[in-house]
Amino acid sequence: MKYYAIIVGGGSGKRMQNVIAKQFLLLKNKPVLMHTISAFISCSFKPEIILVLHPDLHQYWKDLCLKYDFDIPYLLVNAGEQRFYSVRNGLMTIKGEGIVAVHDAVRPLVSTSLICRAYEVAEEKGNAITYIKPSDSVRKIKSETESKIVNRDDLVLIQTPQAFEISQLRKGYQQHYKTKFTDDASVVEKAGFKINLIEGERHNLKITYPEDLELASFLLK
Ligand SMILES: Nc1ccn([C@@H]2O[C@H](COP(=O)(O)OP(=O)(O)OP(=O)(O)O)[C@@H](O)[C@H]2O)c(=O)n1
Ligand SMILES: C[C@](O)(CO)[C@H](O)COP(=O)(O)O
Repeated sequence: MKYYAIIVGGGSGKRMQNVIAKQFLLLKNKPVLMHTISAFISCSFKPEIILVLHPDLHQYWKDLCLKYDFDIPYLLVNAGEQRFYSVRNGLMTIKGEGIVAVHDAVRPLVSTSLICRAYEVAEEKGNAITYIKPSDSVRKIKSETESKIVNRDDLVLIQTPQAFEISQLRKGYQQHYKTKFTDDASVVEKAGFKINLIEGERHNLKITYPEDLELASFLLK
């Protein structure tokens, strides 16, 4: 069986409000993206890394690799306008069958054991989508002045990695883009596949806002 990891780092990080995209910012003296790739490389499944970055930043990344002595092999692919197109571009480089995990470049604290578990479960059940339970109360906004409590026991928060049999992910990404496709599970589900949830990790945070980077540096062992 062949294993792949599509690491999507083609976003511009608007919510982070930094001139440098968040995947390249330093976390404990090393770019965020290097922590993320290293977690996959440590996994015993030895996935081939497909790294998706904006074409204007390919050289910038290669220079960072030289500067930080980062010599892990990867295939570099052009990002698209939305995350959907970035994943699709990565997927199009895979020719055969196997298991592929899709992961956000900006989730550098993912553990190697969670990555391995996602590959294992996807191989057994077709896909494995990581989640955590919400710890805050949740309300649905009805109008500008009205909101209603929602039973949080009915909800989960979805993370990456999300691992799939490659044939499932291919079927999903043959569809046209829809704005509600905010992750890969939503794409694969729309193509008719049952989604199989596995427990993720609270520390597997997605660096989105400036405070998240500070928090990540506290959490990084
Ligand atoms: N066109 C895009 C948009 C996003 N991503 C990647 O998808 C992951 C999750 O996206 P998000 O956290 O929203 O990143 P940004 O789009 O960079 O952030 P923002 O929405 O604040 O601009 C990130 O690793 C991001 O680089 C991507 O590969 N291609
Ligand atoms: C894929 C994802 O990280 C799962 O939680 C999330 O949907 C990405 O959302 P974003 O708005 O692109 O950050």
